[in-house]
Amino acid sequence: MTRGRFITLEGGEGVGKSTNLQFIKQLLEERGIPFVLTREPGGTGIAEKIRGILLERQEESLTEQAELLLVFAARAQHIQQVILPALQQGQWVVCDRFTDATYAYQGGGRNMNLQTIAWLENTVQGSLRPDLTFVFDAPIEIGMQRAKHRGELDRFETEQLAFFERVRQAYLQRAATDLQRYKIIDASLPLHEVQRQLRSELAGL
Ligand SMILES: Nc1ncnc2c1ncn2[C@@H]1O[C@H](COP(=O)(O)OP(=O)(O)O)[C@@H](O)[C@H]1O
Ligand SMILES: Cc1cn([C@H]2C[C@H](O)[C@@H](COP(=O)(O)OP(=O)(O)O)O2)c(=O)[nH]c1=O
Repeated sequence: MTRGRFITLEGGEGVGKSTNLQFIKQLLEERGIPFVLTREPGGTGIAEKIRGILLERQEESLTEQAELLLVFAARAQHIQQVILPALQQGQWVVCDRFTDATYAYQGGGRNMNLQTIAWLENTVQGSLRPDLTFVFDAPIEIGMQRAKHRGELDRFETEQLAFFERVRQAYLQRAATDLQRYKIIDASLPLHEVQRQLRSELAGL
């Protein structure tokens, strides 16, 4: 059996990842392709507990190193329990955020060492990398405006504007290094136009 495809959705807050994950789900159903939809941090019982620690605002501040290691701890669990088994069974895996988010948030946002991130990536993932990554890109204000209705802010959402600007630039810089794998989607466009682009990119797979 051929291995399934691994597709990830990336971008800042409120750019439309969850909305378009549902759209991709519909496309795969139309084609009769077996798939798993999942997300990071999270995707397994243990990884979702780690997500709780990462997103919760608590009195004790989470150190940057603890944050980085927790992101990869959750990922290790997710890869072994969910992603690899699904791909090996020929299912496609569509994941809301993956390691590019670590390069963007911990690397770009928090200025953590990129070589350390790369070491963790190689150690935890071996050769596993997404086949296709959509980077939803929009001015920070647009994403913030759209995400507003969601209620209380999580730990990341309380960061300053400059943090999200660094996240955005880190995503764009990474995408520019491999335009085969990364497809930058202008998320400020109307949803129907965003989805026309997604449909056309996915047809290629
Ligand atoms: N291209 C778009 N144009 C207008 N509104 C959009 C677009 N994409 C998403 N939205 C809306 O923006 C909000 C945030 O989208 P969501 O998918 O939750 O973002 P994310 O998962 O990236 O945080 C939702 O209310 C969604 O309906
Ligand atoms: C996967 C991952 C997520 N994150 C952050 C980005 C998000 O702010 C948060 C996950 O929240 P999520 O619900 O995916 O984001 P959104 O609010 O855009 O729907 O975790 C990292 O900092 N590093 C990572 O490696």
